[in-house]
This record gives sequence, structure tokens and C-alpha cells, in this order.
Amino acid sequence: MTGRTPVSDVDPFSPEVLADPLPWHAWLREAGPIVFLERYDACALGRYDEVRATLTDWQRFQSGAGVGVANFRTEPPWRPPSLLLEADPPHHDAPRAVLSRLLGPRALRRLRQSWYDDAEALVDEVVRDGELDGVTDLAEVFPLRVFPDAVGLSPHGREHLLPYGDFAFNAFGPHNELVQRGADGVAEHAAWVGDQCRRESLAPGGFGAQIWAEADRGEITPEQAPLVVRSLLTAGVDTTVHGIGAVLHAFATHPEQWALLRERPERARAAFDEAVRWESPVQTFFRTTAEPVELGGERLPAGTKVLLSLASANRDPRRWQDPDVFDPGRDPSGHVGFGMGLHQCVGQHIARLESEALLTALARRVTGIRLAGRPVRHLNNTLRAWSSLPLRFTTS
Ligand code: HEM
Ligand SMILES: O=C(O)c1ccc(-c2ccccn2)cc1
Repeated sequence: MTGRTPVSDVDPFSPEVLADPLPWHAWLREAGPIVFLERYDACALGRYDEVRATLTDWQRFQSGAGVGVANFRTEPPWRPPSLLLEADPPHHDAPRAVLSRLLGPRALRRLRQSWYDDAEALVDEVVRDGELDGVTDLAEVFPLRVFPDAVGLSPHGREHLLPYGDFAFNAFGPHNELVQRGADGVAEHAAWVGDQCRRESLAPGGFGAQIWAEADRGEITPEQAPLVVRSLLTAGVDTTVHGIGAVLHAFATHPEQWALLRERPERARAAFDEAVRWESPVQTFFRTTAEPVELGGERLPAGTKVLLSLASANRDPRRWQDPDVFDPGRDPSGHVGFGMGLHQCVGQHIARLESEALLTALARRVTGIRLAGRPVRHLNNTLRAWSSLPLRFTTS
């Protein structure tokens, strides 16, 4: 690195930064277009333009060496790499085409009414005047009620899903205390997840069975099918739980916005995207340079790990007006909370439908939503999450 690139020994994965990353994001954006992180022998990008440009340049900034700190070329991954997330074209193409087809807007019209009904039922169950926990009573309950059924998973053992995903998202970071603490139980969670990916385990008609049917049609191979199912179980649970936690926290801290949502419940979808921009449930991940590249005025050798801070980019004042304001009335399109480009989240429509169904059911019944105590963070190397969100509801 030449002297021009600011060098930092900050640890973006330290408990202090994970608990409150905003000062780190502000420093990163102001330090320059690119910063060298001594501790991880990696570069870091915090500005919207550089993050977006890197995400949309899959040829030079690749995923095949892993999208975490670890470089799969030099150290073995903890599990067989994802056929989507940790793959580049051409290998990425067929698995991606399969999930794009199965998880696209057309496919979700089939689920819409039943997810709306399930959201109404859950709200009727838990919501009454008084207090509840937005995480343990709503954000963790609704996705785990509707998504495993849509995939076709066994009703037994679903408690493995959240800790498995939590470990997977921690594992994109360094082997710190969060990873070490999760390592003890992951084998049992991974065993259950792996078993659920077998054709025989999956209920007919679910996403899992549909993936196996795609293998029968030759769209992917039978060897790939279980790993494509595993992608849904890894990426499709913790993300939506914390996305819903984020939007509930956003409204609880902006009660005037809840009143506006009740007037126009069709705005629920846009409000969720604004919460994904504002909070960025997925904070960071990496790319690896495939060749020497120029970035931010610096020349990076091939094999350089580049940290992309989605959260910092989503609050970059160079791109967003009043970026730190949660404003469901703004146009959030272009946010990088679901990524951008080739690897952009293939499950984003699922996430939007889950959140929209729950928010719409709540908006119908809940006239006021406020914090009823101090929320408690759940620390993870990649995810921005709450472990507890005390809320007070008033109902109509
Ligand atoms: C609020 C919820 C969610 C957020 C914030 C989120 C975020 C993201 C992001 C940022 C990426 C890009 C990763 C990269 O570029 O390396 C991604 C990819 C992906 N997501 Fe999501 N996601 C969410 C929900 C889901 C759901 C519900 C599913 C499955 C049903 C899912 C499945 C995937 C898969 C398979 C990929 C890899 C796509 C590829 O590499 O082509 N995600 N997600
Ligand atoms: O295919 C998988 O197993 C998988 C897919 C996507 C993710 C992911 C990573 C970073 C940000 C959001 N999603 C994780 C796992």
C-alpha cells in the first residue's frame, strides 16, 4: 500500500465496534475511498459509489475465494462452499437460475394469501394492549412459522435453524470469540440442516422438493441439489428475523411513522426496504481481487481481500439525503442492503413478503408502538441484530 491510503488498526469485528458500528462507518467514509486494514491484511470500502462499483464488477472482485475474511485458496472453508454465494460464473449460473425461478415474484403469489393469514393469526395471538418482545414474540416467531413450511422441512428440529445461520454469518468474520463460542454446537445444527437437504426429507410442493425436481429436469445436478437447499436454510432465516427486528425497532423509535403507515398500509413494503437501508441487517462481507486492480486511486494486487461495508454505504451522505433519518417516505431504491449485481439477494422477495404480511397485520390492529425498555443487541460478525426488543402496543 502506498502512503496515500489511510491505514487503520481498527477491528471492525471487535465487540465494541459490533455493538456500535456507526462511528467506525463515519471514520471509514471520511478516511478516503479505500482504507487498508492492517489487522486483516485487507482493504475496506465505506462509500456508496465504491461499494456499488465493486459489487457490480464480479469479474475483478470475485466470490469464489469466499466472501468472508478467510481466503478459500489458502485455508479450507468450514463447510463445502455455497454454490451461489461462494461461486462465480460459470459455476454460479445454473444454481442461481434455479433459485431465481423458484423464489421470484411469480412463485410468491402462491404463498401470499397464506402468509397474510398466518400473520393475522400470530398478531391475534400475541398482540393486546401492553408489552411484548418484538424479537422473541414476533420477529423470531413469524419467519420460523412460515418459511420452514414453504421449504418443506420436518416440523421437528427447526430450533437448529437460527443457531446454524448465526454461526454461518459469524464465520464470515475472523475466528474471534463469537465464532469460537458457536463452534461447540454447530456440528449438531449442521447435521440436522444437512439431513433436511436430502430429497427424502423434503415435503412435496415445497421449495426443497422443487429444487430436487429441477435436478430431475437436469437444470442442476443431483449432487448440487442438497447444497442449493442448504442455501435457503443458511441465508433465509436469520436474515429475515433480523430484518423484521430492524423494521419493528425503526417504527418503535419513530411512532409518528407508525401512524402514517396505518393510514397507508400499502407503504409497508417500502418501509421495510427503508429499514433495510437504515439498519442494514447484513452489515459487511468481502470480495477477493481476481487480478491487479485500480480502486480508489490505489493499485491492489490479485488476491487482495476487500471488505464491503453495506451499512456504511447505506448511510453515505454522498448518496443519501439525511442518511441517518429513518424515512419510509423516501425512495430507498438503490440501497445495497440486499447487495447489488450478480449476487444480489435471490431471496429478497421472500423477505419483503414476510415483512409486508406481518407489518400489514400489525398496522390493522396496533394503533401505537413504542419502546417499553432498553433493547438488547445480539452481536454477530455480519448481522446487525437485537436479542430483545421490549415494545408497548396500544390496540384499536
Ligand atoms: C432481510 C433479509 C435479507 C437480507 C438483508 C439479505 C441480504 C443479502 C445480501 C446482502 C446478499 C448478497 C451477498 C453477496 O453479494 O455476496 C444476499 C445473497 C443471497 N441471499 Fe439474501 N438476504 C435476505 C434474505 C434472504 C432470504 C429470505 C433468502 C432465501 C429464501 C436469501 C438467500 C440468499 C442467497 C441464496 C444469496 C446468494 C445469492 C448469490 O450469490 O447469487 N436471502 N442476501
Ligand atoms: O448460499 C448460502 O449458503 C448463503 C447465501 C447467502 C448468504 C449471505 C451472505 C452474506 C450476506 C447475505 N447472505 C449466506 C449463505
